[in-house]
Amino acid sequence: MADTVRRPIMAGNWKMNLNHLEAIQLVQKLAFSLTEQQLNEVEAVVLPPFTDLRSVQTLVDGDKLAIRYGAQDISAYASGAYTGEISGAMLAKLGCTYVVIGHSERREYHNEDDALVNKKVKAALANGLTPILCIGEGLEVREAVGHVGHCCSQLDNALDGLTAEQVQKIVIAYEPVWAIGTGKTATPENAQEVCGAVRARLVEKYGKETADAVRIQYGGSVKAANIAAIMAQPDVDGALIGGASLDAEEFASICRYQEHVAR
Ligand SMILES: O=C(CO)COP(=O)(O)O
Repeated sequence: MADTVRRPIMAGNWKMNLNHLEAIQLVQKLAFSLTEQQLNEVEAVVLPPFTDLRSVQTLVDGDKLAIRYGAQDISAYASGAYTGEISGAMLAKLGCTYVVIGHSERREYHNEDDALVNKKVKAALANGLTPILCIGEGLEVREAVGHVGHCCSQLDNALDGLTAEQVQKIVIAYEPVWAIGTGKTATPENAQEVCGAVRARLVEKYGKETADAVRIQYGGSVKAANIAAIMAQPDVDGALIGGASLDAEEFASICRYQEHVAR
């Protein structure tokens, strides 16, 4: 275990689910289910669709909730004629702390490549937002045992041109594509193998101090029943949760992972 104490981060990626009224309900339930102390120990983050962000901001600010929130994507551009895009400045103005960048669904369905992901990471940092940078291999790469190389290459490309100081602020999410929404969770050892390799790569490129500060999440079919074993891995500092984050009780239970027995 590193010398640095990294605060665990559980982030719920709602994907294209829940309208702004449902968003309010879920965040209220979440706030009700987690004590102040639990929210001190673990950073709980919700990542709703863009259209929910204003409602979430109003609720979090109004009730002074210790829940952070962010967006699922960001434009690589600052402003201008980019129909349908949402800028980093707009997200910052809505009080977002985080933004997911390079999710495999965006890479697959919106043809986002590493170069675009790199631009988006820079756009986020320029606006004071923390990127949750997603990397992960598909089934073919995994079966050919190319997963570590694939993920490290995605990481190198996404962080191209950044300083160690900037890298320190980023959260990295390892999400093997074959484990997303499939019910096939990677084993804790699978998760540790890649998260450990990512940290080793960060040590190599930016030094130990930076690498020790970076939080690395695992994502892919995470639920209350498997979170404890995943969190028991030395290089896993949290989870990026899809389906299970749509249920406030389940997500709260994931945030309370310390109360579960690893199995
Ligand atoms: O893609 C994910 C989170 O970003 C994982 O989704 P599931 O938890 O539904 O597998």
